[in-house]
Amino acid sequence: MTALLALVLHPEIQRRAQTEIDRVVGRSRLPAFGDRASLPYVGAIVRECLRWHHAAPLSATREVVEDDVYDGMFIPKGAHIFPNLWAITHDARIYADPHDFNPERFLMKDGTLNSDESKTTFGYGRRICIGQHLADANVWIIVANFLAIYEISKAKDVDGNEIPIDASFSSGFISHPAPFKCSIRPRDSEAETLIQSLRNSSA
Ligand code: HEM
Repeated sequence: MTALLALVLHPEIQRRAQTEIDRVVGRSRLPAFGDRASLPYVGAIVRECLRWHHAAPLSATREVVEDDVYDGMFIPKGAHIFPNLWAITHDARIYADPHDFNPERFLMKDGTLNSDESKTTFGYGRRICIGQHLADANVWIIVANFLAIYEISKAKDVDGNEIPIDASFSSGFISHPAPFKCSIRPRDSEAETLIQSLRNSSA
């Protein structure tokens, strides 16, 4: 949902990713995991989605096992600590203009991916998310396949005016974008042909 929200707000990012997919994958099949290394811009979009908005912004609580002092603050044994993952990936010293959705921050000058794999979103230490690889692969394949065949844009009202999107998120332990109206259509006739052939082959 976060990826769809980011893409509808940034049509230019959609176009650039689609150009990359068309060049690497072509128009007669969907992207597969074997294409992942050759699609750095799509990879950068996925990393930026995981950075820009966390599904679990405050991670999972830890209980302090002994009295401790951190940065001048006394933390008593038994206190519950929330690791603020959201603050880490919105630190402007590390991510310039952190509230902007900008996949470029994960790319080197030559267009390849940098070493920041955006893993903070999965927590850290011994209790890091056990599903991180499954989650990362799922988000990648969904975003890559979606971009290959669909275009997402703002929905229009009965007068043909675009319906604005209020990019807000639910609060709580798990967070996701608030519902928003959008239009999802096949990109063009080639995309329609591919969708049809996929339908026929699965029938
Ligand atoms: C984008 C999707 C996901 C995000 C952002 C996410 C994030 C997190 C975070 C922040 C934690 C707490 C880590 C910590 O305490 O340091 C966590 C724990 C966990 N996650 Fe995920 N997760 C995702 C998907 C999944 C999936 C797909 C699975 C299972 C297939 C999964 C299973 C778990 C489990 C079992 C834990 C508890 C691990 C433990 O306490 O030892 N997660 N996740």
